[in-house]
Amino acid sequence: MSAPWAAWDHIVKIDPDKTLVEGETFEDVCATGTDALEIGGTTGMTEEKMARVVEATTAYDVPVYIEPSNVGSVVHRDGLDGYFVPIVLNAGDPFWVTGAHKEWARLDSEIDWEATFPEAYIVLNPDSSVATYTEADCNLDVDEVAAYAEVAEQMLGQRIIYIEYSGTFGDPDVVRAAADAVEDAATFYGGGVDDYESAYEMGRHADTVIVGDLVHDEGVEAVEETVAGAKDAKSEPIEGV
Ligand SMILES: CC(C)=CCC/C(C)=C/CC/C(C)=C/CC/C(C)=C/COP(=O)(O)OP(=O)(O)O
Ligand SMILES: O=P(O)(O)OC[C@@H](O)CO
Ligand SMILES: [Mg+2]
Repeated sequence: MSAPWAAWDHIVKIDPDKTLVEGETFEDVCATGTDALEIGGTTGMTEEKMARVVEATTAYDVPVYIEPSNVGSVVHRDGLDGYFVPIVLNAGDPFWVTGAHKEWARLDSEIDWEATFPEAYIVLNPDSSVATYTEADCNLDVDEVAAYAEVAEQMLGQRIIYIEYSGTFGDPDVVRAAADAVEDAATFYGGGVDDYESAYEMGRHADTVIVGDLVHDEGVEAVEETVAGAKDAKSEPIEGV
């Protein structure tokens, strides 16, 4: 069976600690044409906030996955499609590579492993909360990022490589290098995608483009543009391939 994300060009990441634009609903977010929702954020996460967004989004016809940033933000609910759990390859503290995961397996007796998928994160914006939180070494050359991606797939068996520039638009050459370094693993890109062009540009290199802050700051019309950009990037042939 193919992976759930095999045909996803675009994901909206909803931060339960942030609000939607006034007058917009989760139904509107689900109607943008995005392929899936990931629910998660680094700071201010609680089980209660997570549960509220999960319950509000699972009613619609878009897959909904939790992306936990700590053990306490995982909730189990009917209608939820699953869990994308980060493993931060370049974290400064091994807690964010395997420690939190060990604690989760110890404390949560309801983990649905069939619906749980790790994401091998490479965190690259030193000014993001996620970089601070995980003490990530963001000072990496393009070939180091590519090597992390290769090791993640070939040695750690990871099926998703997540190039994370949360809050800022990243270097497309880095994303391309990571994508080129893997054989079958999917490349996710997130960070600063806020219009058709930025989604198109990263969508040329990454398999899936993730849009976070935009849904909270600008709203669903802006998100729709990024859906169009990410999808058009896939529908046009890439020169030389
Ligand atoms: C094992 C379990 C259940 C949890 C731990 C999972 C790990 C290792 C989390 C590390 C942090 C991480 C990669 C979180 C994913 C979500 C994410 C990157 C959100 C975006 O963060 P920012 O945009 O930096 O933060 P804010 O928007 O909250 O400021
Ligand atoms: O909020 P932005 O900058 O869109 O980043 C998306 C996502 O990669 C964050 O984890
Ligand atoms: Mg953010």
